[in-house]
Amino acid sequence: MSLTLEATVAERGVEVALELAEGETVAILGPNGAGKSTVLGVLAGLVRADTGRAVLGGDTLFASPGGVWTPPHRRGIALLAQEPLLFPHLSVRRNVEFGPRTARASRPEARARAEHWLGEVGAGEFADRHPAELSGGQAQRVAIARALAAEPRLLLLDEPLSALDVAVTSSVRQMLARVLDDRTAVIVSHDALDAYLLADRVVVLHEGTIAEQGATRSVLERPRHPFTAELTGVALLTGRRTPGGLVTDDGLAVAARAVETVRQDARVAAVVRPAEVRVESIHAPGVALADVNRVPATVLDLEPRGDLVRVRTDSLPALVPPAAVAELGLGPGVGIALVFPAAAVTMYNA
Ligand SMILES: Nc1ncnc2c1ncn2[C@@H]1O[C@H](COP(=O)(O)OP(=O)(O)OP(=O)(O)O)[C@@H](O)[C@H]1O
Repeated sequence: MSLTLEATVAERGVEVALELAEGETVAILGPNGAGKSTVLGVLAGLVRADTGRAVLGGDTLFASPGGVWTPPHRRGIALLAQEPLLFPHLSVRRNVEFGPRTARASRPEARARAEHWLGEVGAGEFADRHPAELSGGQAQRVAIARALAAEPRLLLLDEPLSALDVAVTSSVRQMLARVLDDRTAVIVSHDALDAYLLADRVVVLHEGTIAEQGATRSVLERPRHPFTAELTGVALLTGRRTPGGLVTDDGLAVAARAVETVRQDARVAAVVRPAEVRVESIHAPGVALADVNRVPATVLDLEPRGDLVRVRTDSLPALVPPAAVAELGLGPGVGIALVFPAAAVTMYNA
């Protein structure tokens, strides 16, 4: 079922245009308040757009202002929220039968569909329990079965993994990858891993508008917007192409490696992985090599990241072992040199 959407919601500063091909899953990524939930709300019919229209498989969901308005329950869209929101007084099986029953399926048919989807999401064994007897991960699996049993033409998922314990997110994500395969779906997330594993395409929203979009790997591996870079943990540089690399907008010359044809002087973006940036004492003798960058910087703060420490600076961030922090006496205000080879700077057209 293909989808097109164009919508503005003035009160929330949102203006977007989206297209989904049949069977495609798109991830909407963006910082808090970017408008991600608003876009889902507009599609589901919970938020009214001031202008625009949406068409799902040839049926107009809305045309604003003043045109067609299909009420939410007639759209063939299921919206799955962060919290499972199961009916507490019904058994798991009855929860999942609910959609087919309201669509006038017979009791045996509704039961068969519930069994099928509970099996698909790995929740068959708790069919007779009540929601209060489920863990968070189990309840979310049941909520997904309930959404799918209604046979939606479009599935919307609003951060479906964010309320779960870290220990269960990866198995629920794996299950989602299976049920989203070949399904037209939009998933809102804060997590690059969700996009990599669940989405064919990503749309990055920033302050209500689309900052960038495209095939998942191409957007995440060659980001052009700082938020996208932050999401994948890389540092983003933007500037102009020079013979040996680029000169950034604030005048820093960086040796870099182009991963596609980039014209001299063209606008470029480049990413550096913090793990490839070494921190040295500012007093260490500098290496004068054309293919090694040595950039003076001042430490802003230190943040533990697993067994490493992220050193945020007024230039690029670096990811270093705790021993290096101690050895170099790193702390806010300390002057250092960031050393990274040209080969660690991936440059492409902005
Ligand atoms: N019910 C509402 N009424 C008015 N404004 C709202 C309402 N809900 C959200 N907003 C505003 O609309 C904008 C977009 O919010 P939205 O919830 O869509 O963002 P989001 O990207 O989903 O954020 P988050 O990741 O925090 O959930 C924000 O400026 C927000 O303050």
